Amino acid sequence: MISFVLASASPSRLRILEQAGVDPIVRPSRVDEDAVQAALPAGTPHVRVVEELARAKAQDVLDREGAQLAAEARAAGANTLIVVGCDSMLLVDGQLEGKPHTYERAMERWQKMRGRHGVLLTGHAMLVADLPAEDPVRPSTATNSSGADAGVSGGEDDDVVVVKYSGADTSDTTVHFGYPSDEDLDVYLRTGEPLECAGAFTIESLGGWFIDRIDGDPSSVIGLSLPLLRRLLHDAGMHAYQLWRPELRA
Ligand SMILES: Nc1nc2c(ncn2[C@H]2C[C@H](O)[C@@H](COP(=O)(O)OP(=O)(O)OP(=O)(O)O)O2)c(=O)[nH]1
Repeated sequence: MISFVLASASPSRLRILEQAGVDPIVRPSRVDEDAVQAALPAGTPHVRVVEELARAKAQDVLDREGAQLAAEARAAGANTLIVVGCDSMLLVDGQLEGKPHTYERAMERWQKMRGRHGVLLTGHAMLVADLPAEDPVRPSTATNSSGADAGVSGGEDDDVVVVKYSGADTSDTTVHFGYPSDEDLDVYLRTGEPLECAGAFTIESLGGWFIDRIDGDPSSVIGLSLPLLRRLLHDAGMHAYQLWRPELRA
């Protein structure tokens, strides 16, 4: 049985999973994204930037809450703990854009990008730990998909969580922006809907009026790519249905 943790405060990431049959344990990360990005070497490829941010989020939750999550998972009868972190940014004109936060910044971005296209990058990181029924044995030299030591999280020996698999990947979706009128744009941005969204847009709800088309999977634009997560699960020897609610797997 799997205990699945979404290391995110994003309501849209949670909604994607819930609509796809998964009720994750939600544990927002406390990562300083600007600090993580600033610490990356100059010239780090854009896909690596969002992947490192996603990895930092998943690792932060596992480091801070792994022992508690493992204890709760064991109590629920789970023998595997999965923690997933994500990070989305829009690549446009060679620049990675996060959330605009303000009407003014969102308007400035839309004035530049309407009628054009950008690439929405969503980095994903998945950490998997085995939960032995008894107290965990001493840390093993678990390895990840690249063969490196996958690392160990936790404090005292008796609450060590051994990561047996660490995988990451990034989805890229080309978003073709429509040309909303100044009036439409003003009213849309004043609703506040896109201000906390990477790239200052949403592809569903009100934003759906202003996105002409996308080349890629819609879930990755909204914040978490289900097909990419399926591939990471498969790489770790698991299947998507194993995350689904019990009544869906009856
Ligand atoms: N509903 C919706 N949300 C979108 C769309 N595009 C991007 N977003 C949201 C998903 C994320 O919540 C946000 C991207 O920002 P981040 O990747 O930094 O995640 P956020 O800080 O929201 O949460 P997290 O870091 O995971 O706790 O933008 C969209 O088309 N629709």
